[in-house]
Amino acid sequence: MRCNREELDLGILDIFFKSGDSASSSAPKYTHVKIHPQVDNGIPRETAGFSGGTLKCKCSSKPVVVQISDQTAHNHVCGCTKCWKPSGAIFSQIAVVGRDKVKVTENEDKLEVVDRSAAIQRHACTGCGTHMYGRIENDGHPFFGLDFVHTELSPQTGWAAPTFAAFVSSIIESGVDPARMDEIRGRLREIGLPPYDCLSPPLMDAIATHVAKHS
Ligand SMILES: N[C@@H](CCC(=O)N[C@@H](CS)C(=O)NCC(=O)O)C(=O)O
Ligand SMILES: [Zn+2]
Ligand SMILES: [Zn+2]
Repeated sequence: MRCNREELDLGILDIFFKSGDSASSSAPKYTHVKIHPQVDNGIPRETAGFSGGTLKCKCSSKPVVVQISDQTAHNHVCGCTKCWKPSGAIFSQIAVVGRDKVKVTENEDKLEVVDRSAAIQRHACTGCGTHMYGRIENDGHPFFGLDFVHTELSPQTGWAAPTFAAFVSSIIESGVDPARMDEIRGRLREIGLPPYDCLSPPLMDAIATHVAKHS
């Protein structure tokens, strides 16, 4: 196809304006929306070869300390009402690690299970309310063998970075205005945490695989 000079110029102008448009549409739109302090100002990078650290509760005296002797996996933000959140946050941040890699090293006597009927037994500090680890005691549960931990409680850096947002619609149960859901999901996508109203597809597949094998 032959083009004259005018058509060519128009084509270039078109490309110029289109690229201008796409540049502006990729600029963050929802920076005013706060998700969790660990992800609001850029997600800290994980370190290759990182092999664990300690978690400490918020008590100024006799804090509970938990040793985690491995890198964590499946880190994510969770919008459910049951996971512990730092004050003011609408999501928690939570990851998993093998239960044999979790050891309470200080002030274990301050821990109490929040809800004994829950699948995840969340061991919380009776002094400050922080959940120090969540354990699945039912050996038939798809995630038996894994503990749930909040690595933001650690002074070390290099922990697995969050990669998705789970139970997003559940934030409404904690009092978030349903009219805010578009901007909240928009912000999650913007910071690279795809929003799901249950768990991520790989974790839902793992649960379904477990159920299929046992039925
Ligand atoms: N909509 C519910 C969802 C609760 C829920 O199912 N949470 C998930 C993610 S942490 C879970 O696996 N819960 C098991 C448990 O809490 O033991 C809520 O927000 O309370
Ligand atoms: Zn405490
Ligand atoms: Zn949760």
